[in-house]
Amino acid sequence: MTTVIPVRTERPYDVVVGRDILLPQIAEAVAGAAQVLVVHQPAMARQADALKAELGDHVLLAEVPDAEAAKRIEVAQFLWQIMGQADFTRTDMVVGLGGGAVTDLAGFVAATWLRGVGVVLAPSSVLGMVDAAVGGKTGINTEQGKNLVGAFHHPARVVCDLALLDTLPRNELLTGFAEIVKAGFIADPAILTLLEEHLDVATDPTTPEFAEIIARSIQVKADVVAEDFTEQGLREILNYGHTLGHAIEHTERYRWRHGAAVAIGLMFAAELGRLAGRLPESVVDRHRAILESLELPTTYPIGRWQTLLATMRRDKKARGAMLRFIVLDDVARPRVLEGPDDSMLFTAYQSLAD
Ligand SMILES: NC(=O)c1ccc[n+]([C@@H]2O[C@H](COP(=O)([O-])OP(=O)(O)OC[C@H]3O[C@@H](n4cnc5c(N)ncnc54)[C@H](O)[C@@H]3O)[C@@H](O)[C@H]2O)c1
Ligand SMILES: O=C(O)C(=O)C[C@@H](O)[C@H](O)[C@H](O)COP(=O)(O)O
Ligand SMILES: [Zn+2]
Repeated sequence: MTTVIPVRTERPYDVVVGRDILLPQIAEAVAGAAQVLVVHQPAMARQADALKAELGDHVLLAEVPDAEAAKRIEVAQFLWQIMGQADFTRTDMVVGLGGGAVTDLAGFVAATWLRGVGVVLAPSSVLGMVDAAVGGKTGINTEQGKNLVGAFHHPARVVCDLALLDTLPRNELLTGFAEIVKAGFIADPAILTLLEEHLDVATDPTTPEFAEIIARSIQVKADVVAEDFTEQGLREILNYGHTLGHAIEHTERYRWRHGAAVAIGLMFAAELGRLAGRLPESVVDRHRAILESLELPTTYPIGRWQTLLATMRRDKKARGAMLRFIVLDDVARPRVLEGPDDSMLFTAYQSLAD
């Protein structure tokens, strides 16, 4: 069964979820482009070759380094060079095929080339399907931090072919669930219940429960970005768990998976919400129980605090010297916590110490 989730922004597009839909969906979405640049991860080389065989010689293939190594200015430069040498124009299109690292990179290159060409995103990881490919945030990392350079740029279509997940290692699949848990806590508690009551089927890509969880998570994101594309307010809730999560990724020199860092960040944000006075302890415990059932990390070394705090000051939600966090008052009741004092932050962090 194929599900279509419309994203109702000022430039509406569809997120299409189904099995074995990759080639026909991409062919339809890029029809009319004189040239197509397919940016793909090494793990997607076979599918990229199949796309070229299907679409023809006007398709250029560019394999990029795996994971976060792709989200670097040198890799963007490599892709801009290919586009320049091919006289890529505004009627040409980019396809991003891979995990969230590639959809962020391909989106960024499409956003910046000639100030914006069309891009179709085909995420191949759970995390890419439920979050990274949806919503038009694109970007790369810098020495100083995660996603510090980027642009907002709508994709023309997002194609989530669940058959691609057949080769995704189990640990990669589970790290994607960190963003699913985030969506559950900020907006859709039915996701949490599904995970608590049907963990095995809910994490098996061949089941209807899995398809439901993917669709629900995409719907959460689609609803938020339709209301606030450029993150003037509401969209910040999608950053739940990310202030500390991004600082951990930076501290770990991008060798950690995003979802694993976000899992720890979710525990930190939950504890902050409790300390700020409103979130019941039972909801903090619920975060821990669900994340641990998914084999995601919930603790981090105590000695790294000062480094993490310095890195968090570069978070995009910060305003001058004031740090801002997304916390919960309850399940599905997110809000901004502005300028918590250092002692509250450290107390929250101590609750993660391993
Ligand atoms: N733009 C956004 O709104 C947004 C949202 C969430 C996350 N992100 C970004 O997404 C990135 C994380 O995405 P990710 O977890 O997909 O990481 P990733 O792209 O690094 O992929 C993780 C690993 O899985 C492998 N892989 C992916 N698909 C595969 C498949 N089908 N078969 C076999 N191997 C496969 C990759 O090669 C890689 O080794 C981070 O850079 C994060 O910042 C962006
Ligand atoms: O789409 C958003 O908005 C998000 O915050 C989703 C996050 O899961 C994602 O990791 C995003 O890339 C973080 O954005 P950033 O602006 O904090 O870099
Ligand atoms: Zn994220």
